[in-house]
Amino acid sequence: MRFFTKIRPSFTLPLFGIVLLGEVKNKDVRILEVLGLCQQDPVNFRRENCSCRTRDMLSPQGLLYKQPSVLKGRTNVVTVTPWLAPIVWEGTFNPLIVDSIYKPMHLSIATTVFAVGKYVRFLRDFLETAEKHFMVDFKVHYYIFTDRREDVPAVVLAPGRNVTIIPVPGSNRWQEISSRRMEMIQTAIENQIGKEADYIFCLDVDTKFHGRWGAETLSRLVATIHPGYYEHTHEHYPYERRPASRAYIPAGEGDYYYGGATIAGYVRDVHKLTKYCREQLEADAANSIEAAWQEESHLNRYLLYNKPTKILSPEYLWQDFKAKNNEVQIIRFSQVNKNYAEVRPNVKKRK
Ligand SMILES: CC(=O)N[C@H]1[C@@H](OP(=O)(O)OP(=O)(O)OC[C@H]2O[C@@H](n3ccc(=O)[nH]c3=O)[C@H](O)[C@@H]2O)O[C@H](CO)[C@H](O)[C@@H]1O
Ligand SMILES: [Mn+2]
Repeated sequence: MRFFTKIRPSFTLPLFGIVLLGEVKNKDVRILEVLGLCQQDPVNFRRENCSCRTRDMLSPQGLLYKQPSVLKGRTNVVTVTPWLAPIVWEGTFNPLIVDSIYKPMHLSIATTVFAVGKYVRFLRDFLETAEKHFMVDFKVHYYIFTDRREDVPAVVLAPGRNVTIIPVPGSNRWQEISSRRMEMIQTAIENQIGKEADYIFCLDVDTKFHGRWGAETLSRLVATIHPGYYEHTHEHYPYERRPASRAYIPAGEGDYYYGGATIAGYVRDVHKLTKYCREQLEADAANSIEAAWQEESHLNRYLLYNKPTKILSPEYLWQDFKAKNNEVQIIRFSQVNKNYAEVRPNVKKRK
């Protein structure tokens, strides 16, 4: 059955019959490929069967915890999307149960973070606070993409956690640095991460963790609601509105506005997403157009038509300048206040 998972979803139905009749042999897959009926995935993902393994939600016998209620729960926020994906808020999950299910899986978690140019200054706080709060007790491999290797701080990591530095070129446009993350993450997945990790998180570096960010955030395709727009309706979202851009979203359509600062999921699904965004960014560039919020605009279009399987509430993506409110009971991860003119290569200082 191994090859079943390597076949494009659109072709799984006709193949299902064959699979039921017996195991698809290597030769059969090649014949189907020649016939144009299926295509082997170009990336050699480390754990083809990760999705099968993680679907077994095994909970240990004898674990005692507060009984979940059918009637009482969060009432001042929505905790599920209309396509039945959970929206993760404090009070919607029990960390004890979540940890007891996911920790024994020995998952390997890749985490990408870009620190190009002056943004290298944010790395120390990012890493030090991640070690306190982010996927604690999990195997985490940080991939730091930077053009300033010598300025990467030495931070003590917990056992089982490590860092790889990936050299990348600098740029004199912050928009380009932010957007090119898509291409670089896609390539890193193909070269290395795909063989090493089960899940991947792609995070902004100008951030700090303040509270638990754990296995409750694991799912096939995970997006985070942008803290600036969660109280607004979609006509006020900063979607790309010019039909000339590949990121175009017509008026009247929309779910949530997702932040570009946190994308996560199975390595395979994040690979698909980054490849899509990279291709759309390149198509726009060829037409001399740049979407309103660069890769974030393409991400929002992708997620409108490829619904995420789990959504993180703004607890998982806050901004330090915003006051805490009733809905957000805990801030877990927040963008620090930054002096744009000081850290971005192409923002003029005010006179
Ligand atoms: C909260 C949130 O969702 N933030 C998004 C938002 O603005 P932000 O203001 O958060 O963008 P930003 O300046 O933090 O840039 C995004 C990321 O690119 C990297 N970087 C950027 C500039 C630079 O000179 N060096 C460098 O390393 C760094 O990892 C940074 O965290 O819109 C951007 C659109 O392009 C991205 O989608 C950001 O993720
Ligand atoms: Mn940022």
